[in-house]
Amino acid sequence: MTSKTNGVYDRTPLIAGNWKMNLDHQQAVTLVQKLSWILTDADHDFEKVEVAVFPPFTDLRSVQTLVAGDRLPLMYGAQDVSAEESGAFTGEISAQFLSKLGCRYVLVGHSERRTLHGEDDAMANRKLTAALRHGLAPILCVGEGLDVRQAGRHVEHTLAQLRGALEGLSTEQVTDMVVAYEPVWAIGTGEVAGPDDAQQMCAALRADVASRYGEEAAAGLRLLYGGSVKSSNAASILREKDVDGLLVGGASLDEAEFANIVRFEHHLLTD
Ligand SMILES: O=C(CO)COP(=O)(O)O
Repeated sequence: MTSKTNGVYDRTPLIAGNWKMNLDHQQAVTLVQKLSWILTDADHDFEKVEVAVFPPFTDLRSVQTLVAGDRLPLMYGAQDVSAEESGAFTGEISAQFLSKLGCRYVLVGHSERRTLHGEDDAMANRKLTAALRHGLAPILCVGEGLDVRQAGRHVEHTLAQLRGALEGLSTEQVTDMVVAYEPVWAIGTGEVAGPDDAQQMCAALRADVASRYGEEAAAGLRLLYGGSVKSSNAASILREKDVDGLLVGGASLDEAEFANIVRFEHHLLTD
């Protein structure tokens, strides 16, 4: 694994694009094709900086076919997963289905699931467990709303979400995990947390994992920042010691812009 401690990599950075409810399966194929052309043309090293896309469920089969058929080096995952195994759960998608479609990752506890669908930490915990049972790598999303931030309780709030979601998981399970810090007030608003804010929270998350699961688990944990990320702010956030990647919403729908975010190191060298 490559990665960084103050600019020297020791955890593989992950740049993830959450498409949310955008792009049908044909548009998905077009975007993934273009993205891989741009990155391949630019000699992007996918082992050095991992790239993953999170299309809607209905796109996943088409993305799988394209990625497998053309042997594209990018990963893909789902935006949500059912906590249930199988059965009478109309509209739900199981971890087993996602695993069968070649998904590497799955988002769990995204703030839009929390606010729009009433998901809480206990539900995130059940979904994490379901994902892990089927060999998916969960990306747990945590982060505070504006009121909590203004009250200065953002660190305790976010750590409580982390602890609730990880309840009962083993050290081994936590070691493989990715956690995305997405302050709700920065999502889709153009308002981006400063690199210092991202670093402060990622350091707090890592320290909490270290105190509960040990230094090794904390060292392997990848922490992403999400919330109004663009190619113009990506490099400065990723320069922070404890930020190992980005979870990108709107800007991941434009292949050129997303490719520029993936190639953040290029900006690190030039700016
Ligand atoms: O929610 C997000 C990614 O999961 C962030 O969305 P935006 O990048 O559009 O703010």
